[in-house]
Amino acid sequence: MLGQKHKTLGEFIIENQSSFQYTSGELSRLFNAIRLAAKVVNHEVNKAGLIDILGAAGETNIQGEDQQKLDVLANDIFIQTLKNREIVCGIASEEEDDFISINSQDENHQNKYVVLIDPLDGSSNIDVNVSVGTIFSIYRRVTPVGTPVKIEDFLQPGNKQVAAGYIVYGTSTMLVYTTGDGVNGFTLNPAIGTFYLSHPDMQFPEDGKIYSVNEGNYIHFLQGVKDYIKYCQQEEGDRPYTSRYIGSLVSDFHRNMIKGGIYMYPKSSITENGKLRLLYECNPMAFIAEQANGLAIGGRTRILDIEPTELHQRVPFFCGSKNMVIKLQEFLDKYK
Ligand SMILES: O=P(O)(O)OC[C@H]1O[C@](O)(COP(=O)(O)O)[C@@H](O)[C@@H]1O
Ligand SMILES: [Mg+2]
Ligand SMILES: [Mg+2]
Repeated sequence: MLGQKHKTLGEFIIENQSSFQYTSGELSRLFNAIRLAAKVVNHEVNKAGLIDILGAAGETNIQGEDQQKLDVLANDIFIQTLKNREIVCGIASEEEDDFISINSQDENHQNKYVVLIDPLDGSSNIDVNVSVGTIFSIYRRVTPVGTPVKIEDFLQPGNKQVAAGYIVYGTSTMLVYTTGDGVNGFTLNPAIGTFYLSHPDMQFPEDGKIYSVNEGNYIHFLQGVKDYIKYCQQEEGDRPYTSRYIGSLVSDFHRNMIKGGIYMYPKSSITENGKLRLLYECNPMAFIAEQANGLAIGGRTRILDIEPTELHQRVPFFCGSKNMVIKLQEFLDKYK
């Protein structure tokens, strides 16, 4: 038996395949494709500044956001890697207006999984050499295999996710994922291109001392959020807490999970539903958070119980250490 530290992601996937409810190997092959795409994106991200991939691509996505060259490149790499291996029946991406159906008109095409993806998260950080990430979410389709996928295959609540994960392209590159049986983190050894299990059974500390929010928007927040931020800043007990905000959800979440903290992207007087997208940002992170003993709410509702209505739907998002989220909820409830 290999020591935990020496176990590769490939070995871990095979070892744990039998614990998936579905043992056809399809999910394992899907993870292998994501692992491969992550390494290719990592290679490109590491070259940013040397080749012409920094800056805006000159297009906007369906949400009116300027696409960065690396947004487009990462999107192409993930979609092509998944398409070429014919291991999913559909993909939805932040960078695509609509979902993509893959070979689903072929009745021999029996794949049952759909993937929703934020190919490059925190892309405003690319040009300044700050950590960015990728987020993915995997569901079993609800329509029959061998038929074209439909929108309902993608508009499933987060509690139906089969797996979710993220890659953080940071000082080292890590892939963190869950299949509903805890959360494990793998660090890439760039010299040999192999992910090793470095963070087994990741857990949010129950209490934390970090709050992460874009405080530049403070004036626009609802009173409950403003009061909670003031609470974080008060000198009492273990407070004031530390404020840390990278502006890249993956990196902010990753730090908070390791150190203990809360991430907030509330709705405000200028953003009716906040900024983050339910299907490929909030749901996967909420699944990971709950599997790591944390919590994720969208105000009064558990993120994972929200019934989605649109592919690019936005929701308010509060996520992190259990006791911090419970405390925040008390403040929000005062203004019900
Ligand atoms: O600059 P703001 O408004 O604080 O937004 C930061 C948030 O926006 C996002 O960058 C959105 O992600 P994308 O880069 O994938 O569009 C989150 O990662 C991040 O937490
Ligand atoms: Mg994002
Ligand atoms: Mg993105």
